[in-house]
Amino acid sequence: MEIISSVQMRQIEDACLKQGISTETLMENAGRAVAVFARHLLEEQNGCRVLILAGAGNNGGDGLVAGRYLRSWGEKVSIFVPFIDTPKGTTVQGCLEASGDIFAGLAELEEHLADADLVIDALLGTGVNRPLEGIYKEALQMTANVRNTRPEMQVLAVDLPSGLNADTGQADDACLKADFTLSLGIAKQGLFTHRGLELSGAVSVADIGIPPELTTDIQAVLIEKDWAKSVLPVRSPHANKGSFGRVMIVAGSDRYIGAAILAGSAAMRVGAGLVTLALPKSLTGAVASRIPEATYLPLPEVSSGTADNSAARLVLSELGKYDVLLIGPGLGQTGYSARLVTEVLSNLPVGLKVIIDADALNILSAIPDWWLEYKFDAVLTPHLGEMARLAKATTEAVQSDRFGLCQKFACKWGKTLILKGAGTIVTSPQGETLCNPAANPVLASAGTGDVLAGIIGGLLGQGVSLFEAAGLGVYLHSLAAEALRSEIGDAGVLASDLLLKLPVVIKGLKQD
Ligand SMILES: NC(=O)C1=CN([C@@H]2O[C@H](COP(=O)(O)OP(=O)(O)OC[C@H]3O[C@@H](n4cnc5c(N)ncnc54)[C@H](OP(=O)(O)O)[C@@H]3O)[C@@H](O)[C@H]2O)[C@@H](O)CC1
Ligand SMILES: [K+]
Repeated sequence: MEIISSVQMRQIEDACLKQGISTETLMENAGRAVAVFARHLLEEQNGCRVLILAGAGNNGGDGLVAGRYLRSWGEKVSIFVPFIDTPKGTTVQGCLEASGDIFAGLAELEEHLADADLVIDALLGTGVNRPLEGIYKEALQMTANVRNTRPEMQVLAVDLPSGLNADTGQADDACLKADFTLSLGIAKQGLFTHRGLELSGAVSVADIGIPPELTTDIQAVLIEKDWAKSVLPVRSPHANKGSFGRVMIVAGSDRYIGAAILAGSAAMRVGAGLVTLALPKSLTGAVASRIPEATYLPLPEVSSGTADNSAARLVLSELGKYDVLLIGPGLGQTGYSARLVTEVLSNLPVGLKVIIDADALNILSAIPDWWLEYKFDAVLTPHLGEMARLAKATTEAVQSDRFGLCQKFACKWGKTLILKGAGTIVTSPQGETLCNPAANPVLASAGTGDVLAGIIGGLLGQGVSLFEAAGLGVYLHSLAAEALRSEIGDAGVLASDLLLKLPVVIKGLKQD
């Protein structure tokens, strides 16, 4: 599914106008599609009472058109039109009257909510430009309250739940949670990240007659099963371990031993041929007892669990034999680990695929203009806090524009950037974007980032490109978490539980 911003949507609307397709035509198509969808929902629940909340902009226009169709098909339609006493309200009133019961007061709204089977939320769409207040806010809150007492009443949002920002997924407190969202023409990106994920319900897209040639420039898509299947590495039965890539993982320190175990195991569980863990010498025994299948590069230490300043040279002397380097999980942020990271990244063999994760990201963020020093493309895997440090922004600023900042900085830094969190976003240096439309509390726990980084390393080893490995890694990680959530529940799942699920979800994906 393609996804776009509101600016891109306006550009497409302008292009439609130039081709002689008017906004009225698009709105007619949109309203009809909403009506068809609504009728289907009514049939399913054997209902017939539709309540439409129609705002003063084009989103409201879509709702009014839907009302006209539904009425003509014999449904019982009532329409809340808060702007009816304005000049615009007067001009549209004539055609509205043919559409059924029309009112502007909250008292009547309450009466209609008491027996509505379906609410069509067409108060605000992409044009929302300020906090909700007054009658809009009260109407949405009243609807939400009634929904709590009458869960059988369904809510269908037109284009977006009213009060949701189409670009950022930020939501007004009064935003009405939908059971279904029918996005018009092309799905708006804000539905799939941040609060959009919890507020939009099941999202579908209505064809409103936009000519396909106007959508060819869209660079952002949702990560879906078919895409994931198409980029899964193919495993030949005649292969040997060398065919599935050699992955070097520089990870772990005295306080974060588990990071190396999780990243290394994840790389193997997605099918890497050979994994070598480069970690401080005194930790090797403990880690090897947990992953006997890996090989080890014990690093010289300055003290127990801290690699010394000659460790980078040792790593670099071996790296020529590898296809992939994952650097960062559990390294800590001492001067020694900073030297290890910077020295290795400054002297990489040509052609190596690189993932920079966790503490290695924090180490980079302390270096002014680090991306000018390390010009090669690499997968970067920041969570919110790491992204804020790298981008020199607050976490609120990052969270309030996840798509915008991920795209801006992937291009500026020339890196394949994964911005983790609810609705994880992946952007290539050229601006191609993937979004994983999932939020899972299982993944909000220690060590899950190490598993993701290891998965991506394992996929890169098997020949998947940086961008596709980043997107596929995010998807497999999220599928494994979803499987655990349904088996075990929201709380108490450990990052290490994800590991055994990885081959299972890969097998399932291949068989689907
Ligand atoms: N693009 C396309 O191709 C197509 C788009 N279509 C549809 O158009 C929708 C976008 O329409 P839109 O631009 O008229 O915006 P929309 O969200 O209806 O409302 C904006 C109005 O609300 C106001 N307003 C803003 N914030 C407010 C607030 N907090 N509280 C109260 N009022 C607030 C603001 O007016 P203001 O008061 O700022 O003058 C403005 O009048 C889109 O989502 C889709 O449904 C389809 O018809 C088919 C083709
Ligand atoms: K809406």
